[in-house]
Amino acid sequence: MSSDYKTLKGQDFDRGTFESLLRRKVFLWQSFEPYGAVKGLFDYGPPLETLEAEVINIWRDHFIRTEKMMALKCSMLTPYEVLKTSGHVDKFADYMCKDPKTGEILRSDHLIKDVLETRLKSDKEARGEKIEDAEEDQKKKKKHAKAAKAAVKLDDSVRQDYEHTLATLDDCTGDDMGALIKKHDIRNPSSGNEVEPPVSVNLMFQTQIGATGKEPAFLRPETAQGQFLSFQKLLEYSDGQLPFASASIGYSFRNELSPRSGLLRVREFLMAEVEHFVDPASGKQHPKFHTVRDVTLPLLSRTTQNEGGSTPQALTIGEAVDSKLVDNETLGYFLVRIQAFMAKIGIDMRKLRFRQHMQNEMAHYAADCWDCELLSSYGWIECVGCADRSAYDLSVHMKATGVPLQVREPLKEPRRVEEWTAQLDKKKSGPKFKKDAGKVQAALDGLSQDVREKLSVSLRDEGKVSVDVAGVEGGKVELEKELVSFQRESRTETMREYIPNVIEPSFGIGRILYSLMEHVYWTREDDIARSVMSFHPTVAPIKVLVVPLQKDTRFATLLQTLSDRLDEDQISFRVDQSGVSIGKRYSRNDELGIPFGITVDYQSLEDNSFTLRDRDSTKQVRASLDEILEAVVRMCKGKTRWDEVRRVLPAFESKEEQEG
Ligand SMILES: Nc1ncnc2c1ncn2[C@@H]1O[C@H](COP(=O)(O)OP(=O)(O)OP(=O)(O)O)[C@@H](O)[C@H]1O
Repeated sequence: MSSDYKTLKGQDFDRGTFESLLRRKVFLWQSFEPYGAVKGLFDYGPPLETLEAEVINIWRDHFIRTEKMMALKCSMLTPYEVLKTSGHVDKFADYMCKDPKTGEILRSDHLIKDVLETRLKSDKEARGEKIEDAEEDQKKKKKHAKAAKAAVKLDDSVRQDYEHTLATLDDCTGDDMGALIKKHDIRNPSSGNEVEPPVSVNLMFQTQIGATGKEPAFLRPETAQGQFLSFQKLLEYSDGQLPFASASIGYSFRNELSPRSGLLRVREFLMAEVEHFVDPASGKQHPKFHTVRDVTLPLLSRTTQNEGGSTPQALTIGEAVDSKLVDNETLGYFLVRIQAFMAKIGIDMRKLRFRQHMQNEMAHYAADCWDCELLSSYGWIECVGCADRSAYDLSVHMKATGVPLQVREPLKEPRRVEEWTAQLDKKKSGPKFKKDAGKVQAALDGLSQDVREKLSVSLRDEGKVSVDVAGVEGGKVELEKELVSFQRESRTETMREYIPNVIEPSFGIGRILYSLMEHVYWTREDDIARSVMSFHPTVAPIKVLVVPLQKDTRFATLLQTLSDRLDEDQISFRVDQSGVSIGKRYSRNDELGIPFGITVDYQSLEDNSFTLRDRDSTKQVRASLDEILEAVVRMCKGKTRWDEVRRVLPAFESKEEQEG
């Protein structure tokens, strides 16, 4: 879709021109180009590398420093057992369909989406409605020449069915998608062939640690597992006090089935993830929730999506949590902080929404999950996932390793508890179960209080009970009265033990950077159209363009002074001394998004004053070096804005030939 996607200034967005700017100004390119390039891998050139560093700096400040989080750096190479326990080995997969004739692999949900969207577009065309991204559409048609057909009008009921399918696609299982492919006769668009039913394919890159092959491993698909396994150290570091949060910025790897849409779906990407550990008995309240209660967010609920809607509702987070639309305060607090971060780095707030996960889309253990989605020319894209993962991860790792990933805290007052115990008679069970006796006792230990109570009644009435035991023949054992006893015992407890719940905001930095670049892009329509990247001064890769009015050796000393002062203030700058007109020099650097320009002219030689130009308005002020530098430093730190600087410093009317 580029459809109704508009630039910052409301112009039609032309992805071709935008992408050519990114290439020309070496923002990014596909990795290993001389060897033919690899899909889903990208190298960042100087502007994008620095933009990423600036965005990360703001992220660190906004989350790690302000929220007093504990930053971690964990290994990327991860042993097989860790990811087996977390569920990634069995479940971290996408569905794919194979074209049996060409061997092409297609991601099932993408295939359904592409085909139905194309049909809806064709229907629009047949009904004589305007197709906004006609150019893009033509390109697609050319590429898929075999399957391309003349515009086809759809029945109203079919159109509604397609629209509903698209709105609820995220909720589909593999079988559901198989049924949809059959029902709508969905075929490979590039060959017109029928495809095989969806099969699940794991997305992790497998490798091994050491040369023996005895230690299989994966490149991590998220940073989270390392943070969970550090829990005990973090608890110690925070003096046993909850809630606390860890944070990690690092690379993750996913062997995506069909990497596409540039930086939006890649195979190696930078993530910034927070794991906020909270006592579930606290109702997951957040100590700072009152400070954000009245902040409004655009929330697209599960109910709206189920009804086929896609318009978010503007609600305060207080209203959303009170009505239980957002499950708890901590989750709500993070949604607000995510929105504030996006505003800080210059995301267009009209192109941001929070979408609640559909029931099937959420992991079975998750209590609630919201994605922060950003609108780009590719449609709404998940850029941050914010999930309540409950106690799942700590529980499974604790069970697998026996390491207590839990909190033990003294009770204010000791309490009497009554509990059912379930105990094998060691003397009699040993000879009967031999090496399996331990497994039987472990199975009894794992029974809940309710089940123990029920079994005690069955044992009394029937003289025997049947218990599921993993790892023994038949998966069950029968226990007679003389082998097992269930007793109600009372004891005094002085400590409380619990496994914390985890709220996890997980940021994909590449997706955010790409969306940001689209959001700040627009075209200045003078005599010819010139592209501008309106990066906020806080994130702009280069902050200042220094331009001498002309090539003249008399400017050399002032240029040196200016450069030294900018270096001293740690302001990145670029000097453009090329022979072209000053206006041309400004406009070609507007494409790099340099927010400010300082001009050295003949008056500077006389009174040491300089002009300061604002990229977006092209307005200028004139003032002393000290005043100009102070204004630049403050604007780059986000402490003041151009409008305020312009109010304070004297305006300077640039001569037309300077800008022309
Ligand atoms: N292949 C990818 N390329 C770039 N960023 C990604 C990719 N996969 C995930 N991310 C980023 O990591 C964040 C957290 O990952 P998460 O596991 O929640 O994504 P996901 O639900 O698997 O994404 P999707 O459904 O789009 O594949 C996402 O919000 C996104 O910003």
